[in-house]
Amino acid sequence: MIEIHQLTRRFGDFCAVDRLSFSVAPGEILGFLGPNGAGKSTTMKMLTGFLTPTEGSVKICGFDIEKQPLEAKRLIGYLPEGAPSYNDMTVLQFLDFMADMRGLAGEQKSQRLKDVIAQVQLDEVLHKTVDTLSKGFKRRVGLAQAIMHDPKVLILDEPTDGLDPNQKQQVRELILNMAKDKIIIISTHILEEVTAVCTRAIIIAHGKLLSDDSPQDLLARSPRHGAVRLQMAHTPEHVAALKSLSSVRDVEHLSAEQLLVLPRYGATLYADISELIKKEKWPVGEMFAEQGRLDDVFREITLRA
Ligand SMILES: Nc1ncnc2c1ncn2[C@@H]1O[C@H](COP(=O)(O)OP(=O)(O)OP(=O)(O)O)[C@@H](O)[C@H]1O
Repeated sequence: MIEIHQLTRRFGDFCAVDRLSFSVAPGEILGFLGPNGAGKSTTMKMLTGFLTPTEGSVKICGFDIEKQPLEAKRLIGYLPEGAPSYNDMTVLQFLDFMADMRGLAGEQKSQRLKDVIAQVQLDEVLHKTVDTLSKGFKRRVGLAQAIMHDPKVLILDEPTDGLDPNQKQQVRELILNMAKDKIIIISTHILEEVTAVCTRAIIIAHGKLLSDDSPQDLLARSPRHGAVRLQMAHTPEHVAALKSLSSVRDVEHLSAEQLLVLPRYGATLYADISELIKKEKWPVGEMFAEQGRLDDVFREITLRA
C-alpha cells in the first residue's frame, strides 16, 4: 500500500503540490494526470524521496519515505522524467552498475540482467554509450533500471514519452504483465495511456486533486458517452423523428451523411433508435455507439479548476 497524506510542496510562495491525499493498493495501475505544470513530477519526486515535502507524509508499504528512506526506497523502482544519467557508460555497463546498486550478485544478477534486457528489448544497443541513444532507447534504458530489482512499487514519470507507436505498445504490455501484485503509478498527460493500461485515474491541476475515478467512470462523464452515430443521408424529418424519442437529448448534424444522437442523462439510446429505423425503414449504412472521449472529460475537469 502507498499512503499519501496531505502532501504539499511549496517553492517560495508558489504552491506546486497542495495537500494531496490518496492511497494506492497492490494490483492497481494508477494514472496520475494533469496539464503541464500541474505538479505531477513534483509529486513523483516526493513519493520516491528525491524531494522533501514542505508538509505531509508518504508511506511505502508502511515505511515513511522521510523517516525510513532506505527501507522505503528498496521497494521502489523509479523512472524519472527525461533520461538516465551516466551518459558515458554503455547500456550494459549502466545496467550492470544499477544491478550492483540494487544488491544483486552472482547467478541471480546475470539472470536478472538477461531477463530485463529481453523484456525491455535492449539487445541491439547494449554496447552503445547512453549519450548516443535515441530518445526512445534512453526511456527504455530508464525503464530497465527501474524494474531491475523487481520492485513492489513502480513509479513511472511519462514512461512512453518519446517512444514510437510500436514501442509504446510494447511498454504498455510490459507494464500490464508486471502489474499483478505490484503498485504502479504512471504520470502522464497522454490520455490514451489511461484507457490502455490504468485501472484508476487521478486528475490534478494547480497541485490539487480534482478527480479520482476508474477510466470507465471518467468516460461515462463524457457528454458523448452513449451517443449513437448514424451513417445516413438525412432530411429535417429524420432529425425531428429522432428528437421526438424520449431518450434523446439532442441531435447533431455532423455532415450530410452523418448524425450524432445524444442521450438524455442515464438513458440508453441504441434500442430506441434501432426500433425507429426498423419501423420507418430508414436507409442507414452504419450505426455506432460512442464510448465518449477522455479528452473532453479531462478538459472539462481541468479548465473548471
Ligand atoms: N525546483 C523548482 N523551483 C521552482 N518551481 C518549480 C520547481 N520545480 C517545479 N516547479 C514548478 O512547479 C510546478 C509544477 O511542476 P511539475 O514539473 O511538477 O509539473 P508537471 O505536472 O510534471 O508538468 P509537465 O507535464 O509539464 O511535466 C510548475 O509550475 C513548475 O514550474
